[in-house]
Amino acid sequence: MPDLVAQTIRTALSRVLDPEIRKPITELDMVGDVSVSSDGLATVGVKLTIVGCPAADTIERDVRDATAAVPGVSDVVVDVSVMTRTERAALTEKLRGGRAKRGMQFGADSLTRVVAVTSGKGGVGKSTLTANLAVALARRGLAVGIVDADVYGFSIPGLVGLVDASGASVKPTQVDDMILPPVAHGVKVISIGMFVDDTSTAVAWRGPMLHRTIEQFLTDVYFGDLDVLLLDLPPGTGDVAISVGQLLPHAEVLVVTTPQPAAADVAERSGLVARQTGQKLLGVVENMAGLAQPDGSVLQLFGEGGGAETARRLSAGQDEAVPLLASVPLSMGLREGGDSGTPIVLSDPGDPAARVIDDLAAALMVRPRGLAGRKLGLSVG
Ligand SMILES: Nc1ncnc2c1ncn2[C@@H]1O[C@H](COP(=O)(O)OP(=O)(O)OP(=O)(O)O)[C@@H](O)[C@H]1O
Repeated sequence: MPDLVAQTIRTALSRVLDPEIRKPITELDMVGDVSVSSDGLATVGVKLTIVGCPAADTIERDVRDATAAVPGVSDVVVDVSVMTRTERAALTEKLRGGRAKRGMQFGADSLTRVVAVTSGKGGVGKSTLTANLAVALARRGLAVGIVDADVYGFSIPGLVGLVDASGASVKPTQVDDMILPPVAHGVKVISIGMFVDDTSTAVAWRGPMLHRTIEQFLTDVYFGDLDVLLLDLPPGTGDVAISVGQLLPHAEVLVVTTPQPAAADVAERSGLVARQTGQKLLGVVENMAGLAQPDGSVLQLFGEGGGAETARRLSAGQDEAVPLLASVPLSMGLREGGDSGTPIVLSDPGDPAARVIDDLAAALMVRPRGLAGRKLGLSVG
């Protein structure tokens, strides 16, 4: 009988997920011995990946709850230990799925859709849109990750609440040479801000250092099977945009701009750099568009037409037009959600800006994952 209960406990534990890796702890070989005494005392061995694992409390609680719910269990002891070096090495190898050590996760054969979000200049709301779009996609059931490669303003951790009381980014857990990205609102996030203490450090990095950092994000960070990876690029046409073009030539690009027609020039340039590196322009997103007033009028604080103008310019001479995919209105709630770390698509999905972003997420989901429509890099000899 106790054996049967122990077996049922193992089955119950297969529903407990590691909060960082987002896989069942049984699959991760984190469950050790499970025994049940004749009077129903269950002792469950749990092996954490590393000492001081930040997810330890959550895992222990979930294991306790799952075990206690099994019929025949009267009390639970969770016996927590840490994996041996060999067990950890086996785990990282398993997570890499046989992929060569330090291999690129999002190469041409990957099923993950990679969308880089770029803008001509700073402050147009690129990071705010990236964070909200990611959360909107996750809410629709997709597995989503963000790489925040914006050296000049790595604001993604703050926008999704991955900061401590002092405003510093949460640090990712490292298991040997594998980095586990912190998860916020169902999205796996990695940011330059998690590796440097202040902005000035990263801004001073030269091209090769930036390239190596982004390469490391794409190789050593365990994202698992993602449907969509969003990249928040720095504004403009600098080294990071070129590195992303080289590392992820199959990435698709969203260009964010404001309604100000004068901004179309710089927005167009950032799109052209992406195209030169072989990336496909998915479309333009206009942000900070007209704000509806209580009297029914619309306040066009930043003018009108910048998004359409950018799309028109980027379409010139192309077989396929670059569409204006969305026009996100100015929204106090969108800004406040960014300040508080709870994106507005979660906290107030009815807000007009949230609705436009969610519609954009729905439009992007038409081809969430797969190789369809992708150049396969085959050559006919
Ligand atoms: N639609 C909007 N309505 C109101 N405020 C907005 C909107 N979009 C963005 N903001 C606010 O504008 C500011 C700049 O946004 P954000 O940091 O996302 O821009 P960015 O383009 O990523 O800038 P950078 O690349 O320079 O970091 C933030 O305070 C943000 O809350």
